[in-house]
Amino acid sequence: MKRPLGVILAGGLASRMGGGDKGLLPLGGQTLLVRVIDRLGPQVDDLALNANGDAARFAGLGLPVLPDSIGGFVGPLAGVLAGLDWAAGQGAEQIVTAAADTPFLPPDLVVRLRAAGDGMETPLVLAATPDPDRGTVRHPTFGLWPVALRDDLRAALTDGLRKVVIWTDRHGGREAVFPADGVDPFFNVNTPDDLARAEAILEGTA
Ligand SMILES: Nc1nc2c(ncn2[C@@H]2O[C@H](COP(=O)(O)OP(=O)(O)OP(=O)(O)O)[C@@H](O)[C@H]2O)c(=O)[nH]1
Repeated sequence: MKRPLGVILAGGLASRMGGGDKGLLPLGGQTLLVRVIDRLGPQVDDLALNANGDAARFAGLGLPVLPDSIGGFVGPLAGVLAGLDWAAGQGAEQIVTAAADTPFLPPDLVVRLRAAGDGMETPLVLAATPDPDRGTVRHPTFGLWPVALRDDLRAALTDGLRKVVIWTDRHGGREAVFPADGVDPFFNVNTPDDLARAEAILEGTA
């Protein structure tokens, strides 16, 4: 089977960062988005960016920019849907998503997500990490999503569903558990303090 397509989720409001595009913030001489592209790009057959507003601000990246088709900033599922619609137009069966604000995402993201979905008719898998209290914690912006479920997702969003895990549980979604040793590969930059912490991680001083 072909590798999935990749979709980077950057469609949010970045309100904790004061607005704008978190992905365009510099970290160690590169933007967050370029770091995510460099990690996810080699794992997929083609890559697109889910973002809203004027696409021209991302022109330098050379990626298709997919706006949400369901407006009102309803959350990352709207970005997943935009990615699935794009993938359907490419004749693809699956996408893998990653958030634009996660510069340390796993280099084996796609391999592990696909392994966890082995044997499922329409593989649907979220990344997770071990958690001392809850067993595991899921990371809803990192997933393997089947194009076959896009109309179901559209209907669910139209019905008002917003929470990722409610929808994935509804379809028997699985978890791919990633090791928690070392740097958290799902560390995401939400605030200026997070950005400073990411700098410290890069410099080895965290
Ligand atoms: N397409 C799309 N993506 C979203 C939306 N809201 C959040 N996201 C994405 O989902 C991921 C996690 O988002 P959050 O941390 O909840 O939101 P954020 O915009 O990054 O930041 P805050 O506004 O500070 O919560 C990020 O990759 C966001 O770009 C949305 O309405 N549409």
